[in-house]
Amino acid sequence: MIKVIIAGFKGRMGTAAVNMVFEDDTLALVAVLDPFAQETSFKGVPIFTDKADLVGISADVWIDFTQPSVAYEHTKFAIENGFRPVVGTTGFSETQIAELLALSENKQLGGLIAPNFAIGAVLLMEFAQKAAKFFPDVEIIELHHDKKKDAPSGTAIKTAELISKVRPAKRQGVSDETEMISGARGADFEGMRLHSVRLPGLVAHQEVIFGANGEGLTLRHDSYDRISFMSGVNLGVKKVMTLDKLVYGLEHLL
Ligand SMILES: NC(=O)C1=CN([C@@H]2O[C@H](COP(=O)(O)OP(=O)(O)OC[C@H]3O[C@@H](n4cnc5c(N)ncnc54)[C@H](O)[C@@H]3O)[C@@H](O)[C@H]2O)C=CC1
Ligand SMILES: O=C(O)C1=N[C@H](C(=O)O)C[C@H](O)C1
Repeated sequence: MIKVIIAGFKGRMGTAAVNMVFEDDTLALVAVLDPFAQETSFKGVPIFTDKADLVGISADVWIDFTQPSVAYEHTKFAIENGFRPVVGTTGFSETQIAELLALSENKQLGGLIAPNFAIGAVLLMEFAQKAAKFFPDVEIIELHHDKKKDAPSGTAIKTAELISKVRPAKRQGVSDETEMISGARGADFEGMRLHSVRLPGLVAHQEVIFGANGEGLTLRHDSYDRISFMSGVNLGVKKVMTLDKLVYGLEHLL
């Protein structure tokens, strides 16, 4: 039995993760964390409002779907206390990921930070990296629900990082381009442009648009429901038990 803590259990993703854990007989939910919780227990599971009170609890895995401002501190805390992190929360810098990887290696503890747990999104990123070898002109458009706190999305950043491994830095558009309204051309990642759309009704969607002489290629992934992320989270929880360091991206476990 794998004993699991869920941080952010009352949120949109936390709620889906709780259901996923309850539906799997090989997983046991032993604690949940949310600083804003008023109750002391949830479906028979103790609720914690301060992560410090989780020190010493017998648990194997720390699932985190909280918010970007605490993602790094939570992951560090989990590793330091022997809980294998399975983190979907976005907002890590490259430096933070490198630090957490080193810490996990030092502790010889498995873990996963995955900007997107949907298999289709992982495939989209892989296909985008492959296409970028042939189509260096590319723009990324991510579209999300209007409660999302961070922009661009973790998935868009990871996609740009993967593309930049095969695409030399290149500024797109004309050199004397002028933004008539600031931000019109989106965020700049090594000359690639990332655009963020926020609308009610959306869940999580991304297009990667490539252009070349006389042709175009558009890759698109849609998460219509948060259930789309749960098979990836379930896989992550089981695989981190066999790892001795943190990995960044679900693709490393597929
Ligand atoms: N990797 C992936 O596949 C996915 C990642 N996400 C990411 O997961 C994160 C959460 O997304 P949602 O569930 O939509 O947000 P949400 O706002 O619905 O839920 C976040 C929850 O975390 C709680 N929280 C805030 N600070 C906390 C703390 N210090 N300790 C414990 N709980 C805390 C909040 O009270 C809230 O209930 C975001 O960063 C989002 O980008 C979302 C969907 C998929
Ligand atoms: O906030 C969300 O909803 C999502 N966040 C992740 C991201 O920032 O990429 C994953 C997915 O896009 C949903």
